[in-house]
Amino acid sequence: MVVGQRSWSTQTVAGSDVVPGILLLRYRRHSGGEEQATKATKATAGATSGTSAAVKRRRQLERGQMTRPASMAFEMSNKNKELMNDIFTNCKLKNGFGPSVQATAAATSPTKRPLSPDHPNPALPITETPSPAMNRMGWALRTLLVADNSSCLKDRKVSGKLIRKCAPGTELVDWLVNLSPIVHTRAQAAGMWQALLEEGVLAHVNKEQPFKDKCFLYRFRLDEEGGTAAAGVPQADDLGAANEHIREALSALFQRGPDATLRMILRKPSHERTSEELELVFEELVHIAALSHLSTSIKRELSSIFVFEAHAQAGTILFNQGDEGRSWYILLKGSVDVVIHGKGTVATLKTGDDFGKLALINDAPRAATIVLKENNCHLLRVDKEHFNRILRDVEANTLRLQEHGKDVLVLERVAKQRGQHSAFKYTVMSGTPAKMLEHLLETRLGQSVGGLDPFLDDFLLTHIVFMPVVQLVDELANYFHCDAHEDAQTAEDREYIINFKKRVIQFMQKWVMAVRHAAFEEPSVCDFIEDLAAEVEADPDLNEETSIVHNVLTQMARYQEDRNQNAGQKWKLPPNGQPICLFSGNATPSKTVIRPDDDIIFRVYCADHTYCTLRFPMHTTAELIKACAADKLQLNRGPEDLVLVEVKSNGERSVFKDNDVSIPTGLSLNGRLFVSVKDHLDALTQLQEQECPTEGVDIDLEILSTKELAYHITLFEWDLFWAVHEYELLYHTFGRHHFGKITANLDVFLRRFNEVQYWIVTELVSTPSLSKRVGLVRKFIKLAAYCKEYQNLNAFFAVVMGLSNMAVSRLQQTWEKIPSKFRKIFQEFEALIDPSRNHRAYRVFVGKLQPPLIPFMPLLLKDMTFAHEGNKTSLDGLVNFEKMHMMAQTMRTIRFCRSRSLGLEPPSPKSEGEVRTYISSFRVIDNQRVLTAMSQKVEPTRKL
Ligand SMILES: Nc1ncnc2c1ncn2[C@@H]1O[C@@H]2COP(=O)(O)O[C@H]2[C@H]1O
Repeated sequence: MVVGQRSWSTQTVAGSDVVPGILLLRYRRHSGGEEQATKATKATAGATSGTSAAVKRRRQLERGQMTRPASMAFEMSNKNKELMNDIFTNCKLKNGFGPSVQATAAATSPTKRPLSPDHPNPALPITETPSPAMNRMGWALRTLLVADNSSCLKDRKVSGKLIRKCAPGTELVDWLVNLSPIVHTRAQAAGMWQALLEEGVLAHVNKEQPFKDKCFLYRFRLDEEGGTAAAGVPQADDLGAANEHIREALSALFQRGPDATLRMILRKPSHERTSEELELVFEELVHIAALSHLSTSIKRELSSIFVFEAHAQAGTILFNQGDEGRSWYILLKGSVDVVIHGKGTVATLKTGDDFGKLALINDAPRAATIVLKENNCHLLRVDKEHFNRILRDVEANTLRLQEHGKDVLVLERVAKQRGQHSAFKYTVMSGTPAKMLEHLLETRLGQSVGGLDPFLDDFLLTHIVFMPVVQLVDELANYFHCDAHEDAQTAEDREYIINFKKRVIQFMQKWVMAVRHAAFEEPSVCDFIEDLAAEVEADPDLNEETSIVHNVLTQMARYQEDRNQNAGQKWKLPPNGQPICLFSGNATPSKTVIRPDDDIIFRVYCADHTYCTLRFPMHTTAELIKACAADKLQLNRGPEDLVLVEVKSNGERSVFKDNDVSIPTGLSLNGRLFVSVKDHLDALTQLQEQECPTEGVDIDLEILSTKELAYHITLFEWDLFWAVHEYELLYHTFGRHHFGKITANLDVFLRRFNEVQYWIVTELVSTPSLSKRVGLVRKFIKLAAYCKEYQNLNAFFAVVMGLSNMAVSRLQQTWEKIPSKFRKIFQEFEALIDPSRNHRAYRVFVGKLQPPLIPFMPLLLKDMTFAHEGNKTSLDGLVNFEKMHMMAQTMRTIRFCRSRSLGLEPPSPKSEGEVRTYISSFRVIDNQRVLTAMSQKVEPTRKL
């Protein structure tokens, strides 16, 4: 047997040792690999002979040399059995019985259509040899016919050639109707003769016609040239035995007639099927479960294009994994094994099951090899062109793939993007991590034209939720070394293996493309890439892949270089609420990413407001910080009695879990970190300084150009946004403890949003002069307009939300003095940030923008939380991939926003230096109570 054969012909595995033959390709990752690999190697010889046997069989089939019967389970409904009678009666009336010339012409013309799976010839048998029952029945009928003095079985001359013991169909029908009272109609008798014909007991003299109640000539196989039992008149004993057998077994033949006729119709080309025949097929399709979801009109269309296929031998391979998909199948009788490289048989499909539509709908290679498990399997087949025309877009919504009786992959029909030749395809809804990876490698790589396959992209962005990096790399390594246990490989095996290796390399390339440097953070990934590169170098068959691997290696080297250069960066969380900054004093982060092993310096207070200063890597857990702080502050309590807690400027407390990471960056603007005895949590009070403005540059805002402010705010925030990795959204959503990975860059970006928002409020409520406040409100509305123009929607939201803050919106005297033109603009801005209908106004607006842009990050986080909390991660033991898809969509938004670099036209510089310093650290009060009190102070509530 040849694994990975790319031809349409069916192959047979020699003997019953089917599975080892299929398991020729075995992957290291599966247990017992070595033992299996040995078996596989042993099976190779048998498999090869199986192929030649299959080829031989196919040639025989094509030459029409194969004969003989098998049993049939495509039981026809009673209603159809009656219908069948009518059809034959009608046919007879319409066609009449032609002159014997008709028989002569037909008998002498050459065979028109050879037998092949594409064109099964209804005049030929469907079994290699007749079943013993049909053989005996044939013998009995022939014995009686030969003994009959007025027998229709005669030697006849057709076109000068003598044909021994043949009879016209009409006379055979007459004889059978007269023979037994159970045969009432000519149609029944014709069906019985067809049942004998399809097992090769009877044949048309030229093997051109199925059995017809017409003048075509038929004869028994025993009388064909070379037949041995043809001679002589039957003895009395034989006659007795034949009569006895007929009495006992004729009703069995009678039962088979209608099904044989139906199969005969299904083996005819569409255009030869009469409307009565199509009606008959349609009536049968109604009983097939795999078609139950289809409409009547589609079933009618299918009646004319279904093709019947019969396969005599168990072990025949219908198609191979990796082959191009050409047909869809329904199993009418028998069973097939679904075999996957490296896994062996993963499922057995039975009568009524269907298979093979996955490759057709997704235009992907076959996901599994299909091997007949039994002799004499019967299938209905729909070829790709018809499938695409009739079924592709109306296929069942859900497709479930099982392995060992359990669902492993659930696919659902979804609309494709416009412009593609069909409107639908199957997409993954849920699956086991390993099966989803296999599905990706087998069917989604190696053929993609253009961009990233959406399923692959979703997988790459979210796999850390269900398949940790270490496990993914392990699986990839096993796939890449799938030939590790192979001794003997045929050219086709080798081709398959090489293609598979190429797909692993492509996967690696797309992985790096999708998640960039995050792919290199795990040392096992770097080791794997280095191994891969070495193997690709050494394998001439992978020559074309070297450039891809070099590219990945270059990116990895760049990442490592950058990491080494910036190793041991130190960050500082200033005690006075200023933004987190590099300890070097460089206030502008300028595209500096915060890394897990960077240090951060911060304070931890205790209940009496004494504090210690700590320096820890970003990824340090709350537990360790708690223990160290307790030690430094001499709390003398065990870790189980203590908690690490944030006290916000309004006194609110929020306790960290022991395994939370990114603690200092996760604090709110004016929040402080405390270590406290658990039972004394309620006694914690905020520091007085938390209610005061944070330290910032004191400058008269009026003198700064608004456009310049907006410009530098945008540049500053672009750098912060740039440093946020898509993964941080996942880490944030699942909680600081879930992955043990830091969210520091996202934390800093979110702090900035709050900083801008509270800066607006703080500035306004701390400006006592009404005219100055009016000037400031106008300036901030203009600032929002510039931020919007620069597509910095994060700052736009922050400014507008600041202006809408209760402490600002209540400044009636101020707002009254704002020109109506400004008020109108502000109303429009408020409408844009209106959260109703899930922020519809903003979503519509942002949907029309082109990158680069800075999105309103809190909304993206809300979407992530919504997807997370509204959907389980695991459904019936399978990964809920729909949830992963929802999350990946949001993560992709970030990628889209940054897909072009920021190239804003700088405004004419007026006070660039001052603006840059000013915007990097605002003076902020984030306590709403304090802000409202200040607002009251500058504009006391008017008494009515
Ligand atoms: N666990 C399975 N994995 C892959 N294919 C399967 C599985 N179970 C059934 N199949 C069927 O096997 C078919 C192989 O060809 P297709 O990929 O076209 O469609 C596949 C499915 O219809």
